[in-house]
Amino acid sequence: MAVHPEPKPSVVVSHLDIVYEVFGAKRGRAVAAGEEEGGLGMVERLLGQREEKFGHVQKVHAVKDVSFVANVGESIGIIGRNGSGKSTLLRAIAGLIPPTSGSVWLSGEPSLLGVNAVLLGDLTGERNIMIGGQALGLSAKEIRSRFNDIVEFSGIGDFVYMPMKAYSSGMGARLRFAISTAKTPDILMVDEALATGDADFKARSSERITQIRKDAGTVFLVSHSNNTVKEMCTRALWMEKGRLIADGPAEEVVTAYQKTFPQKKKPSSKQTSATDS
Ligand SMILES: Nc1ncnc2c1ncn2[C@@H]1O[C@H](COP(=O)(O)OP(=O)(O)OP(=O)(O)O)[C@@H](O)[C@H]1O
Repeated sequence: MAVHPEPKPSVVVSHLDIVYEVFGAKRGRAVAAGEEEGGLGMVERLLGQREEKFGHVQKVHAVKDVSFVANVGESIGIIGRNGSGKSTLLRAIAGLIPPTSGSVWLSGEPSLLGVNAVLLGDLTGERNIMIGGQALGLSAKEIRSRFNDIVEFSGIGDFVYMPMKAYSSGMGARLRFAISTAKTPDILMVDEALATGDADFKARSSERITQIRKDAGTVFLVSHSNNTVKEMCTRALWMEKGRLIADGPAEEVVTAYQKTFPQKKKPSSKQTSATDS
């Protein structure tokens, strides 16, 4: 179902490259995103046959020549294996990391919601709601009128009056999601936060993402949960070693990803994570 007959671009990413520089690295060569240390190199190092170079600047090429256009009304899942560049791409779109080369153009204000988004651990959830709401451009009165909804949505109950450092990581992530979506953002970016909630929270989040799309927003969702991307996204970007290797309808791209990297069978007990990639 096409929400907008004429696609209206909200984000344009053009030939984007992000290279991190790590100071004081032990190795002196550039590493491709997703490249694992191991095998013979590891053995050589353990045996002391490979020179360790302390103090070098090591470059990590995390995003390589990525281009795409996102439109208003789309919810876009970013999938890929560990270290493939998903979070880096998201943070670059949010303007938190400058492009090494290429460009990112946005038509609205981004709101990045990530597990690392800054809320202040020493302050209570209540204070963080006030500060976070103001950062979104809400007035004190507007925040107060939405306060109960935010707390209810996050499901943290009376913990809202405790310092956030006393929260579990899931509670913190749920509160961040609730704050970030208290006002419909132009561009919402969600980094794995939905993996931390129970089925009820996921259902509520899914509804809210649909609502943001309908209210002419664009949603980006980084997730290791293939099902979450299939359920919540209209489109998916598949990152592999820093490159965008597939871009299309979520169902198709996730199915291709699952065929390439079949899900490993996990032990049935102690299964706590929502990851299923
Ligand atoms: N601040 C940083 N400094 C240096 N290298 C970094 C930094 N952040 C990420 N990297 C490297 O960039 C590459 C891409 O990382 P990124 O976190 O974007 O991948 P990801 O796909 O989100 O991974 P994951 O699924 O494990 O969260 C990896 O090789 C990672 O080690």
